[in-house]
Amino acid sequence: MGFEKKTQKAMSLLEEVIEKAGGCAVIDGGFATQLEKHGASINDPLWSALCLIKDPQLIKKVHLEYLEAGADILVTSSYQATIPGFLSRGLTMEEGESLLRKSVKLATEARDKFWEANKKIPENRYNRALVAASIGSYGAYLADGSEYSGCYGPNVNLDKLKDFHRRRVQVLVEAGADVLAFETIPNKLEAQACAELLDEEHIQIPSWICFSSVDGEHASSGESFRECLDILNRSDKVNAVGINCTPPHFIENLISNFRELTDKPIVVYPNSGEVWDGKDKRWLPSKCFGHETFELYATRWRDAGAKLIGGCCRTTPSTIQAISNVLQQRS
Ligand SMILES: C[S+](C)CC[C@H](N)C(=O)O
Ligand SMILES: N[C@@H](CCS)C(=O)O
Ligand SMILES: [Zn+2]
Repeated sequence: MGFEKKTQKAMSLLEEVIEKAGGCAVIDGGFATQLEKHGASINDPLWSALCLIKDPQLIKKVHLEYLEAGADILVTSSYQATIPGFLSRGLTMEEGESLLRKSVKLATEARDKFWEANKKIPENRYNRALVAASIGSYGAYLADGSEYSGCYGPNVNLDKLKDFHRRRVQVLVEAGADVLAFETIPNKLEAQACAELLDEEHIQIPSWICFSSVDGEHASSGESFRECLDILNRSDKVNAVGINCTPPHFIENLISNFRELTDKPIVVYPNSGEVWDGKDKRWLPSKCFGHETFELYATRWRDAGAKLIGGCCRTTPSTIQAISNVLQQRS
């Protein structure tokens, strides 16, 4: 297959799910949040990825709950699953890579099981979901709250970030993910590293790159989205861009800003509005929006131009059900 054909193929998989969903597809919700709802204890440097070791069946159960709620895209349990993270826990390289593959396998098995059970039902209102491999930022691995500050210190440069992400990206693609989902990217340097890596590794599946924002106007680092998106606009390997794990009341305005700055499809999956305290490792209930608010907001986000909408931390299957219901009614 020629270069152009392959790139078109990558594009069309995301475009296809958007089209099948009536113009706006639904991403799942807070994955770690739902693990915790079921009693998982994840106060650990590996955070939600701890369940890959301790309770893989719970991961599958959570994926199934989000499919049931109407998710067109499942995000895997690999947000904080990294090779260096696993190595510092005493695992070997092979064991770490096998856990990464497992994150894709669990989501794929859940998707296939759910689709087999639903595709032939006459009143089936579900689409066959895609599996998006989560790639949390370097700050997520550091587990010091820096995915919301972008402060990586003077020793972190472009090459270091690329090398941090490289092997995980290779393994997740080889494992058969449909999409790569770079999540909670807090600064321009890391966005550039991710985009260049997709190119260097000749990645042929679609990807999105999502930023976090703490003020609703800039990336978490304080850099402008104009600077960040200028870099991503130059890459045809980045198929969609957006915002995740950011309070919902910032989202409508951010979509309008992004539309001025890029022609790429826009992805939004905000958190509940609570704020992560990286030091004490807990959510602070500054402002908190429930699923009724998401129901209201979701149509506004779609009308503002978002093509992929879901939830991030502290949202649940009820949030995704509300988004799915309201988007389906209007499509
Ligand atoms: C999206 S944040 C709440 C994930 C957890 C964080 N990286 C930590 O390990 O403390
Ligand atoms: N997808 C992640 C959260 C990103 S901030 C998880 O819940 O594991
Ligand atoms: Zn989140």
